[in-house]
Amino acid sequence: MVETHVDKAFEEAKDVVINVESGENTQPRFSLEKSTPIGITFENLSYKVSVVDKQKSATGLKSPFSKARRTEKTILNGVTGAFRPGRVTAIMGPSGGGKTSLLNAMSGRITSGKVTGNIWVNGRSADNGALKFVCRYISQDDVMLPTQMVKEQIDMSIKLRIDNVSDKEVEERRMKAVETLELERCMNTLIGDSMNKGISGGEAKRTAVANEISTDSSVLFLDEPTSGLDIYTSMVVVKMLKELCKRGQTVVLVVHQPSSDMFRMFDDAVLLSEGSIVYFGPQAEMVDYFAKLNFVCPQYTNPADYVFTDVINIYKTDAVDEAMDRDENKNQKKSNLEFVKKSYLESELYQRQVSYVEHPELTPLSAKNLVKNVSRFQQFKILARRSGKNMFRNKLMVRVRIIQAIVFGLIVGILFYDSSDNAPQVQLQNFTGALFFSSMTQFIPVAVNVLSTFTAERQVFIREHSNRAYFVTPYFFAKLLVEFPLQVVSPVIFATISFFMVGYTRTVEQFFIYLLTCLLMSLTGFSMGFFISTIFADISTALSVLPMMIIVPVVFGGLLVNSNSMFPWVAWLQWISPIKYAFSAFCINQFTDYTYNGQPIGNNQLKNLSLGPFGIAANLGFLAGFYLLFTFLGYTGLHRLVRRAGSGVSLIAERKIYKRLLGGPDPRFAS
Ligand SMILES: Nc1ncnc2c1ncn2[C@@H]1O[C@H](COP(=O)(O)OP(=O)(O)OP(=O)(O)O)[C@@H](O)[C@H]1O
Repeated sequence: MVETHVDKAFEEAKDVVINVESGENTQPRFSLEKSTPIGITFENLSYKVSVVDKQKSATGLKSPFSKARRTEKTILNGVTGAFRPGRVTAIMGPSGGGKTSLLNAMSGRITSGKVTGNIWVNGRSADNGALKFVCRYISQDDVMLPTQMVKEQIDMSIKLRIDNVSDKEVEERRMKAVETLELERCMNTLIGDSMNKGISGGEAKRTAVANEISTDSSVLFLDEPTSGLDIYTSMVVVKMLKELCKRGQTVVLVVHQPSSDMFRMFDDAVLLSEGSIVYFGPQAEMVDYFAKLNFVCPQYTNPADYVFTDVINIYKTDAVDEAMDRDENKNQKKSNLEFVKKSYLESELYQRQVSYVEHPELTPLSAKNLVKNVSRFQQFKILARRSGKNMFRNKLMVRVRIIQAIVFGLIVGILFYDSSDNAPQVQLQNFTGALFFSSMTQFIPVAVNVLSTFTAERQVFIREHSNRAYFVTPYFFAKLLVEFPLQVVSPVIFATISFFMVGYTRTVEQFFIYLLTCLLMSLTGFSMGFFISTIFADISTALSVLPMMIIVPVVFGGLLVNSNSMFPWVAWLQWISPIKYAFSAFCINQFTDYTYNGQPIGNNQLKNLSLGPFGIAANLGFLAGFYLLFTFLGYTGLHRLVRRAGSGVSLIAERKIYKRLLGGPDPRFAS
């Protein structure tokens, strides 16, 4: 039955020629290579989360120390059905009904709670998120890198998916997607964000769709692709989805309040309310189905509106007593819902869904049907290029870093100007102060900078990674590589200005040791900031934790408290302070054998500071160790981020999923 539908649709599609610019029908918008029909079936799918119990104590007050009682909330209540190939299925229902949760639970994007039930792709088990290896997902809030142009965003998406794709093919694919979604006018516009306005919200939504349709995929999940779009553009998007279906693709979208024209374009409709299905079947049968349940949709009324306002929700406009009316509506709504839920489970429509589940599409899957990636090296190259562009376009951030280096260099230079020209005690005080201040300026501002920039980019990384656009390792190394020059340039500027203005002992060797210490300190600050930004969910939490992570290194940095006077049980903290190692290296570099009028005042100062047993090389070695440690922690932090977002899959698990999907059908359907 499915095959017949797909075949018919494919034949029709071959004749579809669409007006591109000239108004003449010249070219189909998408290649009409027929895709393998992919049917997704699910049985008894439930999703439950644990939430804080809202019930208060008898007094209505709650002690801040009492442990919150938790209760289980059912978000999806054992739903069963089939998303069939060559059809557009629209999931509709009231807000909070579980539409997004259904897509997320199916595609393994659930980050908390428990999903139970079975999911199959062409009869092959696709539980535990395996479906994301087959389907593309366009989420409600698709965030993109604001410094990219629409054109670059789509091109990148194509290059990350298709191996050895030629420039010509990239252009052809991009143009098809751009024309279909009518994005021509903003192709060269930056995506932008709230600070730098770029494309409009609707254009951003269409760009997100263009990203995913510019490469072939067998299954497309879209969460509210038409929200925020005007009626015309919404129709353009749905028409494009219909067109994709004609190649045999499976399209599932969540949609709010479709117009009657749009509603008629869907093949199947799923109506979800309070986590239960109240209708799942052909769109064309919905009005008759509800009419049989005595919910007769008046003529000239949009069926979707009718179901929303008169079946699932009850609105009376002729209210006399508002409060009474509200209670009455609530009770009526509850009893309606119970009635339609029960009726659906007893209906022939439900039996049809059960039958699709029992007799699924069984066409074998091939590697072509799985979401593909180019090699990791290729991903690294593409991402490094993008990060480079992003950095140069983010001029403010580059300028801030350079200006910061100049300003801090000048502050140190002016405050401690030509300190060697003073009395010995003043010299020692000034040099020590300048060196400690330098250790901090090369650490704290860098950590704060990276924290604020990466926290903004993090959402983009999570989205792209969960769409399986690339892996963590190429992203991480691309970022590291592109950021490195700036991490080198700013300490060089700072060191050059401050070293000569303060008037430290000016041998070439001492200058380079000073420079190297600044450099390692800046790199450590960068890697620590990056690590912290991978731990916390939002910038405000990260920024409130940062001072704590900074105060300890500052206090134990070697100047404020003499390590010999500390309790032994706190003294160890000095060895986890990167500032201490930088300050020690700086001081040893400056004070060893430093004399004034033949007096070895430098060595005495070193003795008084009690900086510990390590020489310059060892201190720099520890700093390099911190850099490597925080870099490694940042890398694992990225892995943790994607695991928490539900998109991280180990290589072993990935292989198992491939094997399962490309193997034979589940024994349950084998006969
Ligand atoms: N992790 C979670 N913890 C607690 N509640 C959750 C969680 N995920 C979803 N919910 C709740 O489940 C219900 C369904 O959410 P979902 O986002 O699926 O609804 P929806 O139908 O897509 O709504 P909308 O149309 O407003 O986007 C909501 O009441 C939501 O608050």
